[in-house]
Amino acid sequence: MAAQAVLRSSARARLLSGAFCAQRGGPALWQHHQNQRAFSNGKILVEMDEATGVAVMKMKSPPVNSLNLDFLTEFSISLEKLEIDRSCRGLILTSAVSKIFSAGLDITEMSGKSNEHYAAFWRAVQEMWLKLYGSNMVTIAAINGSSPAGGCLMALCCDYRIMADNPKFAIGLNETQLGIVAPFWFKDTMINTIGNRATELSLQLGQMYPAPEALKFGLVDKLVPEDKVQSAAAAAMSQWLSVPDHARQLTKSMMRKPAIDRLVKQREADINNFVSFISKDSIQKSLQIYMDRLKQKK
Ligand SMILES: CCCCCCCCCCC/C=C/C(=O)SCCNC(=O)CCNC(=O)[C@H](O)C(C)(C)COP(=O)(O)OP(=O)(O)OC[C@H]1O[C@@H](n2cnc3c(N)ncnc32)[C@H](O)[C@@H]1OP(=O)(O)O
Repeated sequence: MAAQAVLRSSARARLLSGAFCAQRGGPALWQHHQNQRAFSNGKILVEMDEATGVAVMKMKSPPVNSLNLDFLTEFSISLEKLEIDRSCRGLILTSAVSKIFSAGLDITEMSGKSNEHYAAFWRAVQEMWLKLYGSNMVTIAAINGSSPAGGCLMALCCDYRIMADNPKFAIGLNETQLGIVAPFWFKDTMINTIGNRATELSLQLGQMYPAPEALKFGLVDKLVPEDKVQSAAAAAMSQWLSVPDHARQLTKSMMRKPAIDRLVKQREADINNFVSFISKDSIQKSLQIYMDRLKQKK
């Protein structure tokens, strides 16, 4: 895909240079065990079944898998590593943290930091989206917990979503509830999944949907009991992998390329927009109030 080609160069350069790995105390090499291969960079664990060509990526950044700069960098590098591995055809994205898929973007990365930091953070968010939404692999989200905002975006980037059937787990793009705004490419991703009107309702209200409602709304494709999420994802994966790769990949590209191209074309402008928006005093105040509320609810 066009976007993949643009993106691959920077992440691959970092991957091959080992800069990221050295920073983490050593290269994230595959460990082999029978038909399984695995690597971990710290916040992400990847297990690959060589017999099926399916990798399971587990987010393991407690307490809530929030997407900070380190996490996003590890995520994109891990994804790139799988993308360039011709034996890997499918990816199941899930969480190793109990009851949480991902709490979305780390709010502390968007509060009280320099403009340079905001820009680097937003570039990493964009990169995660470009890589996951544009992946050539079959991607299935095994949503085993709550998944607000950026966590919901990650799930929406996948080709298919299976969620634990627990009304305590909720998913949605709740940005307006924080006093912030989902950018156009978050919105496009949701429109491509549930349509324009449902997206407008959902985004304006900053709605979080408990699992049963998320299914009705089309935000997820299937609900299964909590202990069946991984096996259901594996079963769905084998169905998806029965389709010839080239035909499925071209179809995926046809559906997603307009949205991807749109961000690729205005990447720098989007970063500048983010920085000027997030650094406003009024927005910083809203985020502070939201964080205080989160801490007070305990
Ligand atoms: C003109 C247009 C221009 C547009 C330009 C762009 C504008 C900006 C776009 C930004 C897009 C933002 C996307 C996002 O993803 S924002 C993040 C949204 N996330 C949330 O709202 C989630 C909040 N968290 C929760 O609801 C709950 O924590 C959760 C359900 C996930 C888990 O609940 P639980 O009870 O299990 O855990 P706690 O609430 O006690 O949380 C544990 C600790 O984790 C901290 N926490 C939680 N979420 C976050 C987060 N997202 N970032 C940072 N920290 C988080 C929480 O405070 C607790 O910390 P302490 O233990 O220290 O108290």
